[in-house]
Amino acid sequence: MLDKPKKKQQAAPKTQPTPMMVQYLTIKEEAGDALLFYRMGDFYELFFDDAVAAAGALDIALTKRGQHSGADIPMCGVPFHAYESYLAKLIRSGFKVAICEQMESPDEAKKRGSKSVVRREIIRIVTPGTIVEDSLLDARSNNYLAALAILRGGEEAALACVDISTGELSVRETGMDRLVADLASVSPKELVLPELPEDDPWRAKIFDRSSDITITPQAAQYFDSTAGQRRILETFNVASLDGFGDFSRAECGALGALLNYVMLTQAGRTPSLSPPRSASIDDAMVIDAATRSSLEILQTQSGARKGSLLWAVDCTVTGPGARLLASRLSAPLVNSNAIKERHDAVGFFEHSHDLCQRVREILTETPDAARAVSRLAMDRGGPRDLAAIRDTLMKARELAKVISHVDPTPPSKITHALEVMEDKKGESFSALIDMLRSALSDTLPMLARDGGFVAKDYDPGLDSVRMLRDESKRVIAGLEAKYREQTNVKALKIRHNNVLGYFVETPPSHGDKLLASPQDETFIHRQTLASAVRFTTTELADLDAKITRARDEALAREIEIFSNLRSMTLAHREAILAAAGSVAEIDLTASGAVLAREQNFVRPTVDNSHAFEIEGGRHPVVEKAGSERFIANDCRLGDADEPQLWLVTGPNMAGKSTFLRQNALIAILAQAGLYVPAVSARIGVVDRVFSRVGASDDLAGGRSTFMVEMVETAAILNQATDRSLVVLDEIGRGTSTFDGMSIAWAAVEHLHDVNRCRGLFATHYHELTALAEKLSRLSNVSMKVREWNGDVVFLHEVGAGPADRSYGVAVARLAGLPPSAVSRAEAVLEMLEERRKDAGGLVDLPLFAAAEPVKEKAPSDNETMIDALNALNLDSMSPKEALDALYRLKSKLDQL
Ligand SMILES: Nc1ncnc2c1ncn2[C@@H]1O[C@H](COP(=O)(O)OP(=O)(O)OP(=O)(O)O)[C@@H](O)[C@H]1O
Repeated sequence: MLDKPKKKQQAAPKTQPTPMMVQYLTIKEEAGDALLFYRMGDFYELFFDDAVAAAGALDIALTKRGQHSGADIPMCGVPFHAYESYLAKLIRSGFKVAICEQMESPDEAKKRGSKSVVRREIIRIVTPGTIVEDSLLDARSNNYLAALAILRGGEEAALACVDISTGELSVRETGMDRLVADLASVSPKELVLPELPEDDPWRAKIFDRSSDITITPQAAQYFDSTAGQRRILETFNVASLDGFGDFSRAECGALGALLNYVMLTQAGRTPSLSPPRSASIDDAMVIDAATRSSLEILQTQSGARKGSLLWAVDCTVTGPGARLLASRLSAPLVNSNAIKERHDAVGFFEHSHDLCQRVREILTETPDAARAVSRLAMDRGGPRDLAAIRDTLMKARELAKVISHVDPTPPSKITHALEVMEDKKGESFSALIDMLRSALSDTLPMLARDGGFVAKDYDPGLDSVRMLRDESKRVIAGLEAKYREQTNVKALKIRHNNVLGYFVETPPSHGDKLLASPQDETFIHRQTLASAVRFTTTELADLDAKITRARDEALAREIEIFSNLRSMTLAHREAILAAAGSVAEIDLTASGAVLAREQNFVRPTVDNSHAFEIEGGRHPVVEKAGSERFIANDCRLGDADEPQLWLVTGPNMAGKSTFLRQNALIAILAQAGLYVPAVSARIGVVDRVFSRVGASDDLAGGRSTFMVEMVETAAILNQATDRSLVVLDEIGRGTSTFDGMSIAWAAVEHLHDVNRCRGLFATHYHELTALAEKLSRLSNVSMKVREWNGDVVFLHEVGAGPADRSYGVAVARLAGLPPSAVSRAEAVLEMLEERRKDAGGLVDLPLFAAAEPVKEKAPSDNETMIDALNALNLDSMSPKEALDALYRLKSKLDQL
């Protein structure tokens, strides 16, 4: 998706091109790197390289049409009425598509001269970040477009994001060190950014981790902050930005660029946007990209929703509710009062089960008004969008009524939602609902141009034209009987098609009769087919013309009515969006109560302590996906007398990773304002969560397993604070035993002494367990196993103290290694252990020397290593430089 090969510019024509081709080439120039869907009658046609690319991506036939510069012009096309599925496929493949429409009919063009080409214009450029059609969007996920402004050589930067399908707009300051985390927290589909030179360090940051984001570079002036400010004022039609908050220059630049790009792709039509909200980094728990991926918060590492945290805890019943849940999990809060308010709201539904049920029944029937508003605002909506708004408002009122009738009084968050849904500020939803109820019929077409959506009795003018049309249809039905009698042909029928309009049809055997005198005075031959002969009559042609006229008139009137309904509805845009937002809030909150009831989630306490006390914690995904009973485990870290780090040992498959991650997930759920899978939980606000699992290869990124792991470990050691929660799983396993162990050792010491964070550290290096003697706030725990008949049984229980041994060979047997290999491994293990005993245990390891206080040099050696690690400025290093630095570190270690 990145670095998609640039489309070749079309060669300048050598021979005189046709007027249509001149028009095509001019418009194609405007479309830039987007594929041009060039409307010709019932098709969107693609030419030249666009045709070749689209035919390949869509698997459709590539043909040719005429010649240009002496060569055939490749062409392919997609039918106009079914174009959305083709468009979806192209957008998913990372293409942008410019839609070019005919702006007049061929007849109108002819009036300007017989050779005139129909006037065409690009009405929209569809890109992955700017889609609004339901068929192209996932109802349960947001679709973000982002713009990154980098000012003053990188000293200031900001990231603005919008979901134009709902109008949500936000902006935050960012920096080179935070950009990857910020991008990961939003997961935009498309990123607009300044053109950056190849060696720009920002470029490396973005291109490193954004392989599924479509990158759209724009010239630097696009991000100018003064122009940006002007653009914001114009878009929101205000004289000053003060009412929206205090935006920095970089934030204005990013917002301006974002709005410019939206205007460009929507060909000037302003979507319905909410005023920009400042998404300050201080309000949210920082979760970097590697942690998001390792904890599989919104999707699994293979990109699936199933198997993610979101999947495990999503009990919402509406698309907007599901989107709100995803955004809450992406940005958990750090303000304990705000978190408490969310928990209070869930508690309200938890304690009113019947109410919760009733509310969810109503929600199931509530449509997605935010997306409907957005489509209408961009003039891409239809009658069903009006109905979606009407129904949402009606359901919102019903919800408010049902909820406000129960005891006890709801907590503040819900009371606020009720006020918005009940329209307490007097936005006169009643009038809007009544208007839409009386205006729209029961069954509605997708598009206004299909007509038939205005209800009877709404508009007298429309009713009378419709009566005329229906009357003519009735007369036609009467004609059929009359003609049958007149001709004595029982099989005669009056039919209709789009080409002939109304016509009389007889089987071929009776055709001659109607062609002969005297019937030929009435019947005028139109068409002979193998199966039928078709005629018209003057009477029928008159009626047909009347019906066509009435239909056109009715349609024109309906379109006018639609346009009025649309503008009257959009006049309440903000209030509708607020009501829709409150409905989503209610859905999410009630879904939290369902988790409590059906999956035994409990309300956590989040305060300003440094505690991390989880009793009976569970991994929500492993529990939901697993067929066996999940074994709950406690975790006590942090406050006064408790250790701050746990070193977790135990055999493979014993449940170490599961335990580590479940605690990180519990912190995220709690601070997102949800309940947690545990018996009880008390968490002192966590400012950042870090999770790393022994790294996997990033060959495409040009970095080895070990390199990735070290870069990520460095990020943690450099950034974790005493409020952070760090979960490290098998750090150091990607290199030789001694190297790996020393790095793991140094990392634990650093976390304990320097970062002073809460953390869980799983390792296979049993030697590390001796660290508990030296580090006062480190405790050993291990996964319990039992041996039975020589086999190992995993209890999945976390117990105090280190593991007695590793059971690796026993696990290998369980995994089905051939018996001969297992016994050989047992023999080798025995031999190695004997040797180690002979050598006097572990004292020969330089690292263990470090644990012994009598040897004075050892701690300073460790410090040297830590200092050397700290001194690495990973952000400014190329992978090669980093690898070299590691080699230097390694040889330093060997010399210690
Ligand atoms: N508490 C638990 N209750 C029930 N099953 C569990 C529990 N913890 C883990 N499991 C099961 O055990 C499997 C192995 O767990 P996990 O991957 O966490 O082990 P591990 O000790 O980290 O292994 P390795 O060291 O090989 O990475 C999981 O896939 C899960 O099915």
